[in-house]
Amino acid sequence: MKRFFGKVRMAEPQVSEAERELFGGPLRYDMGWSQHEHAGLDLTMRSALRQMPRLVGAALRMAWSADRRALVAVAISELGQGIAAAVGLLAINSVMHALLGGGDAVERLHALLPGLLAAAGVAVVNSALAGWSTSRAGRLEPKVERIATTQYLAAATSVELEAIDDPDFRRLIDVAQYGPASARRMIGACVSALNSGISLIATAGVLTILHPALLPMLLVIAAPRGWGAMRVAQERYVSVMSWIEHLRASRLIGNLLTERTASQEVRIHGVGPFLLDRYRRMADSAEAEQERLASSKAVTEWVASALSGLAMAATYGTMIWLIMAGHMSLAVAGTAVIAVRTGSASLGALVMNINQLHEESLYVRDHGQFLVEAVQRAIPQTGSPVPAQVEQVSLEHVTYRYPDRDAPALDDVTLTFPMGSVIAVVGENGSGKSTLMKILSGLLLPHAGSVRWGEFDVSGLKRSQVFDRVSLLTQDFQRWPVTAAMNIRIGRPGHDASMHDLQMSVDYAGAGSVTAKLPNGLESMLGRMFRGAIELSGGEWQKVGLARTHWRSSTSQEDSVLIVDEPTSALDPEAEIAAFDRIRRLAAPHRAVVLVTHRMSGVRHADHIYVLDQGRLAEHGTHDDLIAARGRYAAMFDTQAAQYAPAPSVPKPASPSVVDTA
Ligand SMILES: Nc1ncnc2c1ncn2[C@@H]1O[C@H](COP(=O)(O)OP(=O)(O)OP(=O)(O)O)[C@@H](O)[C@H]1O
Repeated sequence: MKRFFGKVRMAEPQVSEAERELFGGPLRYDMGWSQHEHAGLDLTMRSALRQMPRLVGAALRMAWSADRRALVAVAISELGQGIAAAVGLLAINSVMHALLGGGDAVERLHALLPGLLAAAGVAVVNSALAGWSTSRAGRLEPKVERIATTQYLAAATSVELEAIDDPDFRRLIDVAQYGPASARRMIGACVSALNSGISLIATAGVLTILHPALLPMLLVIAAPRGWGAMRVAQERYVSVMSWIEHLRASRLIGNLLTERTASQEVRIHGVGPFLLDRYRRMADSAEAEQERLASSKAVTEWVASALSGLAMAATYGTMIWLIMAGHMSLAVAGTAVIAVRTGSASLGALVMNINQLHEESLYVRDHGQFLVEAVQRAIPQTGSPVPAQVEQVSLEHVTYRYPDRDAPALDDVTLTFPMGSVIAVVGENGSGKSTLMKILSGLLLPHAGSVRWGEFDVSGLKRSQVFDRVSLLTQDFQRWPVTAAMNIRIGRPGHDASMHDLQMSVDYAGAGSVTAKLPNGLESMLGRMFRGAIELSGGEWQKVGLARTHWRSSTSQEDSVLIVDEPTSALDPEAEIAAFDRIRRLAAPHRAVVLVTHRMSGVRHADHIYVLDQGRLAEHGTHDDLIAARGRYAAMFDTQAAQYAPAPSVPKPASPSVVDTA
């Protein structure tokens, strides 16, 4: 009994040997949407019904703002179908009365004709209304999805970078991406629920008119089917919840086997057959769970049908008794049989629709929550304008800590970037250079201290104008899957660009040799995403990136900051020297160039050098000052210089350092 009516419990997560070997245990993705399978467990008839008005209200509001005419059309057609169902049943009732009433066969046939014609007419009207509803809902659903997607994308691009770095908000972004499709499906489920609900009410009304005992009978027949549908849904959710991580783990392996970045090791290290074997083993256990679920579903549905059958037998038994006792006519009983069948089908469908509405609403709810939080974390649209001339941009006692970190990435840092100068920022891995650049560019706001454009604190300035004054070239700059020309123009996409303008940026960046090799020159598609697109090497891409930066810088005449973070990591030595030279030449009276790099050769000509160490400013000065000080900078410089100095020879190890024990 407990098997069928007890609480659906989550199976103990079983970790396959393959998973243990690869991931050290069950894999837990840091993806917010796994919460939804957990939330799905909340799926009980009572909680679903309790939330129904709110859910339906939210879906209808979205549909109303998407296309109110289509929504009204759907509502009218669904209402019309309900009325048609009721009229149809009454017509059948009159046919039954005519058929089972007095008189000879011809008289009876005459008497049943109006009822038959009415039933046929109602069927025609009903199908026309159904078609109308389908076409209007088909128009409404994509609009709802589009509106929800646009809201999602607009909100995601409007938030502070800090929100993107915050794991909790990141999870919410992940979760909310499923909202628009769910909103679309919710509209469909709402329409179906409305349809089943209205036709149920119509049937119930007719049954009550026919005989007061018939309505409770309908409920008794339909209840087991409703229970069965809900139980199967709960079991499915519980299974999904306990297996979702395992399924993702096997999908992850599948992806790794086909990913381009892994393709070389997959072949050379023999990773392919190894992972394929683990994939098979993990898939085996997932399939066993699917099989268990299918068997359980079959048993639950069988029990539900058996109970429903028993209820049906009891209902028919009661009807026979009512007829024998003279409390019900044969005609009413005939109509009741048909109405009970239609009504129980509507009730079953209603339960399923409520079920689906509840499931989809979990995702829609997260979408709504994301939109609310995104507004709270949005980059402010207000603020004072940034003055055209500022002389310098400075950081004063800046401290910044990432949301999920205890130690600050920057700790009480003070630096100055005067216009017309080249400033270098150096430091070991993780010393805070990139964080500093995000603070300088206005992408992150300091938790303590301030960033000043001239006299003005950035927190009081209009941020979009601050961004407008910053050009950023990082080592992982975006490689857009668009044409080479657009890859450059996208540095300032709102600005019109002729091919001549772009060619100047290409020439500046030394990218002429790159575009010359492309089949359609600047019009060639780059990246590997689309057919006919050309993939560039890392160094070639960096030249395109430099051309983009030049284009952006050349389109602004106000005081600005150009930040280049490891721009030459993929360039050969000759190209690197040329690139540094070009970057230095970008310093103009109205521009400060900030160079972040490990390559000490590139920074020696900078006007001023700042050295970061574990988020703090360790030392600063010119190259000569810092070399003379014999501090951290001098040590880093000497280490790199020694790599290029002629060395006697590298001693060979006496014995292999890794012993093959196989
Ligand atoms: N998005 C982030 N979320 C949490 N911590 C971060 C994030 N980005 C950087 N950190 C941490 O902040 C510290 C400084 O990182 P940052 O990237 O600024 O250093 P870096 O000097 O640019 O390093 P590298 O030379 O390796 O690029 C590091 O401890 C790093 O782990």
